[in-house]
Amino acid sequence: MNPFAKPYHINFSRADLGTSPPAIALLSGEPERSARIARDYLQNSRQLSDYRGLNSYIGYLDSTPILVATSGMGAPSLSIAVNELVQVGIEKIVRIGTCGSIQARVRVGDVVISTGALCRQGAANDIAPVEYPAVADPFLTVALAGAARDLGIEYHLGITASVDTFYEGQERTESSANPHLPRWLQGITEEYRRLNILNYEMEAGTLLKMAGVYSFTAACICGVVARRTENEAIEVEKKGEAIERAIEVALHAIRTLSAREIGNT
Ligand SMILES: O=P(O)(O)O[C@H]1O[C@H](CO)[C@@H](O)[C@H]1O
Ligand SMILES: O=c1cc[nH]c(=O)[nH]1
Repeated sequence: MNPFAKPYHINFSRADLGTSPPAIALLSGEPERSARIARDYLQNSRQLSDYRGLNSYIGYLDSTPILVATSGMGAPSLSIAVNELVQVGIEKIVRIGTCGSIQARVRVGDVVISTGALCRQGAANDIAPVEYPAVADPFLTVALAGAARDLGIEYHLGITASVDTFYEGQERTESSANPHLPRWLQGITEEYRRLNILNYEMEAGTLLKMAGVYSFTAACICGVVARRTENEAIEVEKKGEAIERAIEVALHAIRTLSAREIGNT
């Protein structure tokens, strides 16, 4: 690919990443989270672009170049951002997200590290058959779990349910404008709970399927901001801490990987 070509949505080129370009990207749904990671956790960071809220930054974790990018909410938007990140040379993606717990033992403020995802996402079906597994990279995932352990942060390793909607798809009716849930979604949270699924979010499944198809590596860590075994609410006052933990775990994990493992050799 022409190193000066700027994929339309991320709006920066491989050449914009300099002479030692990052191989790893931290990907958040929320643009403010991306800005914060770049500003508060990386050194010498600078903004690369800010088109349609898909803001991106480059910075350094010690001497490792890191890209920070935004997926937006949901799989269609994520699929665009991820496709274009791969076009500019990204080889590893760690999603740093938020989620709702569907197991009583997974509490608000904890982090969930996805080993794989139940992928109930339309966008993913354009990329691979529905049966195609959505699995996280084992090495990145073990690095995340080890980092959480090192930092003494409560973490849970297991399967995530990635769905297309925050309200109907996650069985929210009381906080939704739509009180009518299709019959096939009624009781879905309890069914997933019994299947030992840990959490709900909206991007990991498609990211992990894309990783398999495109041959990059990916993992996902989410801070828990809702406890769906109790109610539908986002615990906004605890969100900052949950996200901070997820970011700290992700950065510590990257520190434990060698330059060869990250791809910067
Ligand atoms: O906090 P982010 O990364 O956006 O992740 C979660 O939050 C959004 C819903 O509030 C969805 O994108 C969901 O996956
Ligand atoms: O409950 C939640 C919280 C964050 N993100 C989701 O998709 N669901």
